[in-house]
Amino acid sequence: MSTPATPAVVLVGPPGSGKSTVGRVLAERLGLPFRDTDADVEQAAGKPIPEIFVDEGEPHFRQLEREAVRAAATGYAGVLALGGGAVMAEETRALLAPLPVVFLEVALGDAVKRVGLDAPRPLLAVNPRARWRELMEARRPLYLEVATAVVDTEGRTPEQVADAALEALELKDPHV
Ligand SMILES: Nc1ncnc2c1ncn2[C@@H]1O[C@H](COP(=O)(O)OP(=O)(O)O)[C@@H](O)[C@H]1O
Ligand SMILES: O=C(O)C1=C[C@@H](OP(=O)(O)O)[C@@H](O)[C@H](O)C1
Ligand SMILES: [Mg+2]
Repeated sequence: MSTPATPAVVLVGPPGSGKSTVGRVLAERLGLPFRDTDADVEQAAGKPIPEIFVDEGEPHFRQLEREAVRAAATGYAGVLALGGGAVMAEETRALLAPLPVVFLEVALGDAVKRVGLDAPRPLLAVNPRARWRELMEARRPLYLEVATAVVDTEGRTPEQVADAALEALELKDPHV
C-alpha cells in the first residue's frame, strides 16, 4: 500500500502574516501546487468567508476549516496555507505535528496595515488593532507548538520571506 501524500510545507500565523501570499511564492519556487484552506472552505460553502460568518456563524466556519485541513493534510503533496485560526483546533494541531510547518511572524502594526488593504477578515471588522492583539495572545503558543521553523516577515518582501522559509526548513532537515 502506498503512503498517503502529505504537504511539503504548511504555513501558519496570524492574519496579515502573509501565509496566502508567501505560500504562492513558495509553491512556485518548489514547482509544487498551492492550496489555501480559506479557498477550500469558500468552495465547500459556495460563498465568501464573511458571508459564512454572517449566515452560519463562526462555529460552522471552523467545522468547514477542520475538514479542509484534514483533507489537505492527509492527501495533498503541495504547499498549504492555513487560515489564521486553524491551529485553535486540537485535531488540526495533531495533524500538523509530523509536518514541516513554518510560523510566519509579524508585528501588530504591519499586520493591521496589510489586512487593511486586503480582503475583509470578519474577526477584525471592528477595532482591528485590539482584536488582532487578542487573537495573537491566545494563538501564539499554538503557532509555536506546531512550528518546525519560525520566520520573521518584518521588512521582508514575500519573496524574501519564502527564501527564508526554505532556508529555515533546510537547516532543520536532519538529512542535509
Ligand atoms: N512580506 C510582506 N510584505 C508586505 N506585504 C505583504 C507581505 N506579505 C503579505 N503582504 C500583503 O498583506 C496582505 C495580506 O497577506 P495574506 O497573504 O493574505 O496574509 P494571510 O494569509 O497571512 O492573512 C496582502 O495584501 C499581501 O499582499
Ligand atoms: O484569524 C482567523 O480566525 C481568520 C483568518 C482568516 O485567514 P488569514 O489568516 O489567511 O487571514 C480566515 O481564515 C478567517 O477570516 C478567520
Ligand atoms: Mg490567508
